[in-house]
Amino acid sequence: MASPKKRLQGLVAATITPMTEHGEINLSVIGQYVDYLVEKQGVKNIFVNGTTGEGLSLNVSERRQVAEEWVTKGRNKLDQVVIHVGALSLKESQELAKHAAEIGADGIAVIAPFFLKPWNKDVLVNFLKEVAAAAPALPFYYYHIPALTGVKIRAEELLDGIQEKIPTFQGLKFSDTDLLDFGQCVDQNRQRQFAFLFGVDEQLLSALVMGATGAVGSTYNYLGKKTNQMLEAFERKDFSSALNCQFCIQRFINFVTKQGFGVSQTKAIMTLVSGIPMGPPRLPLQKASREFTDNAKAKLKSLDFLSCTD
Ligand SMILES: CC(=O)N[C@H](C=O)[C@@H](O)[C@H](O)[C@H](O)CO
Ligand SMILES: CC(=O)C(=O)O
Repeated sequence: MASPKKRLQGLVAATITPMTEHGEINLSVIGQYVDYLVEKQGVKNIFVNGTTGEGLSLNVSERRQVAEEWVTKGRNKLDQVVIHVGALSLKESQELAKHAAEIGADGIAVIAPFFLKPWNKDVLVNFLKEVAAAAPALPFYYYHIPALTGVKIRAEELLDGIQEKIPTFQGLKFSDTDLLDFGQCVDQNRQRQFAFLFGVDEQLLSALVMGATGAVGSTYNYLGKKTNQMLEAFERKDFSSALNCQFCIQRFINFVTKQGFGVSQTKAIMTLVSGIPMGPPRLPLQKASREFTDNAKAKLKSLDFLSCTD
């Protein structure tokens, strides 16, 4: 069984893929981006080419280049770099898994194929197993995001017996609000050293209570510092401070959600907060409006979320 240096824990930023104004990937700012995450946000793990990274909107060559740049620039700075290698084509997914191993990534993650879909657990596990086998030395994470994939097989069911099928299985990124499912994933796998990574940033505190060992999310790019304060408060059992942090984060996410919040808006916010140009998203996404960016900026200011860079 592959074993990571140590269990993936704490915050994991789902990285944005920086792009030029013409919509090409922009590798040139990734070095700065690593330093920003580590130094300004206290975030030392990343999840590359996922939802936030528009991984499914990039071609295989772009995905390889982006992954390689993050691994190279993160060396000796980041704790772990997990590459999302999910794709509709099993072949592409295997190629990306093998590539992730070759460049020295710390793990791979895969979403369920979402056009021609697996309709039951066994088929999904077979697909994941074929991808995992292309990188037999890398920890493997299943990325559960039913609202986007349309594959609603419960994570608890998927985890039952998974290590017998996928020896490198190391954990789960759970991007859903079903805390019964999440809690049962933790409860039924207490004997195993799995990472239970929660992916709904505005509800992380509830998931910590349920046994989350870490979190992967888009907002840790720019709210990492605040979220780390929450994790620390939770650790020392100061639940009222932890709740204050969560409410503060919720006020921001609630505010932007009402105006339409997704990857495009994340790119705009991160550009604003970090000063690193993230560029526009790629079609079918559209650039966030000027009005959104102005509103988000005012809100970040009023919540004092800009203080770490100002
Ligand atoms: C659908 C989506 O992109 N979810 C992200 C990660 O899974 C989250 O980090 C959200 O962006 C965040 O929770 C804000 O809603
Ligand atoms: C949020 C997340 O995990 C992703 O962008 O894939």
